Amino acid sequence: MTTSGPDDSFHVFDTTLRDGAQREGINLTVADKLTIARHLDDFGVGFIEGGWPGANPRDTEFFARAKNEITFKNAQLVAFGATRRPGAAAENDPQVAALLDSGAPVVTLVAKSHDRHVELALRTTLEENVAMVRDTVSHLRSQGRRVFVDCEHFFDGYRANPEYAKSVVRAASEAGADVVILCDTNGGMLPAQIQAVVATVLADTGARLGIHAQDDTGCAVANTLAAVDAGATHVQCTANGYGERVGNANLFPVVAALELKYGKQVLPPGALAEMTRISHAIAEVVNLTPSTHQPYVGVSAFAHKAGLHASAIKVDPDLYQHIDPGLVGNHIRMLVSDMAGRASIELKGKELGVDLGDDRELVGRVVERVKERELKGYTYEAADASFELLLREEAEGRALSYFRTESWRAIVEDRPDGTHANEATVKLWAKGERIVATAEGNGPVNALDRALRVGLERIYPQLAKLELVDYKVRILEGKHGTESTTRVLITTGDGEGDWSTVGVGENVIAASWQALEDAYTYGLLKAGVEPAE
Ligand SMILES: CC(=O)SCCNC(=O)CCNC(=O)[C@H](O)C(C)(C)COP(=O)(O)OP(=O)(O)OC[C@H]1O[C@@H](n2cnc3c(N)ncnc32)[C@H](O)[C@@H]1OP(=O)(O)O
Ligand SMILES: CC(=O)C(=O)O
Repeated sequence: MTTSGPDDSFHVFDTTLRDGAQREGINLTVADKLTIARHLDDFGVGFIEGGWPGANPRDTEFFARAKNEITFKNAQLVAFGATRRPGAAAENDPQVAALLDSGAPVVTLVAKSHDRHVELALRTTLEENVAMVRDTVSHLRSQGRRVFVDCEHFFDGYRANPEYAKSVVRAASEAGADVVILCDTNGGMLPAQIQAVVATVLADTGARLGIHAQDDTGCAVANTLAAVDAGATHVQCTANGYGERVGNANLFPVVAALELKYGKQVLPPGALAEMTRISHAIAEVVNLTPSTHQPYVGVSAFAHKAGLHASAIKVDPDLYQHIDPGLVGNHIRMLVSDMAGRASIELKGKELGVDLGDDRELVGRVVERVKERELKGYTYEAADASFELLLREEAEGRALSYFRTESWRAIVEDRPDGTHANEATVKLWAKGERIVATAEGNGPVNALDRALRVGLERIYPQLAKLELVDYKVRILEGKHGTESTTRVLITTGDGEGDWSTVGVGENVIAASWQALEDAYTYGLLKAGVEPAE
């Protein structure tokens, strides 16, 4: 393993704000772009490609504002644009002028390197395309800019006409481009192909090479690392793999691999431990739910479900983890389900702070109860709070009880004008008092939730902070001729955290009531209230 500092010998180049923004469903404002640029700079990437100045007013404004509003600690800002138009001088090309006007110290030029693209898309000669690359790089260099050249469709072009593809790389490098990036623009390549081509082009041209891999075969990260194996020293990636079509090489697994598997220091010290936070923060800004199964940073990246895994993890977490999750700012989670064994329950108990001692019989009882209830449709991996209540009930020998339900009723009234009125009545016992409360709601479950709250809030004022955050219903298929059942998952929050509870019943209202009872019980437990019953 080698160790080198985050210096110019290896570039982590981020193109979230340019190629990432080309993903369907992402529509960034200038303010969003500035926020993402700050996150990427905090993370410590060396280059942030901000967009294509001159192509649209938003990108032009981004460069104007970034210059004044961000003091970059680690990154240099990069403007992206095309080579000059065929038959025109680079110094007279308005889009080349816009690159200079952006004030960015670095420019990435996209250039054609596939003969077919030159003839069909650019509609010019192969010689003129090479001249376009050479002239534009020389002009930008003469204006004091550092230049990188993205050779679009390089790998397809190399397959069709390797000598021409290499002549474009040579032209760019000889004209003063610091790095020539070989792009798998259509994303169709596989790692072995990338590795072979990068090694040959490096040997034949002597140019400094980079890699830009689209993810159309699901190999963009592997292709990026294969290029590094072959000698590329500049990787272009996007946060969370956002990008045109299915996306680009994901920045996070690429830098994690470089730092943790290759032993290359490509980020400032300590930055890798911020990776999970930065990944999620950028997902928030682009308004996409973070992928739970993303390598390294997903909430499931270190979540263990199988009983056998848990039993080994109890001895040493490394037995079922490729790295310590703390290295990337993530953490281990134990999941409880019908695949759990004793070890899963013991580890989950520890995670929840419930002392199970060395009571094998108690742990065995919990395993049995979880399996039996999961068979009926409960799911505890998605309902930590319901599981904790079950665990405490077994550990303490009685259910935690703040209130007791005598009965509940929900009524939906269909009115002649087509509207519906929803009303619920709950009859409860709490601290020796019988409570009858009625409330209306925008649906029967909402009415029940309100009635429960109206009834209990006087006795437990802590409930005022609680809020229903999410509600999910799933109809579970009946097995062997039995009726289907309904499962409800409710997420509740108190402003400081969220918890999930589950209910299963013959109908959606009965299942919801169970999940609500657990939600309020857990809320009171979390608020430190002593059980009353
Ligand atoms: C692989 C990639 O992802 S590269 C990044 C692609 N990103 C984008 O396209 C987003 C921003 N793009 C835009 O806003 C617009 O496409 C613009 C402003 C760049 C150009 O818009 P327009 O001039 O209206 O033309 P259009 O979008 O149809 O692009 C085609 C033109 O670009 C030229 N072109 C295509 N590739 C290149 C290249 N590498 N170098 C120079 N010119 C090129 C074509 O020859 C064509 O020129 P023509 O109009 O003279 O026939
Ligand atoms: C430059 C670029 O985005 C590509 O070739 O895919």
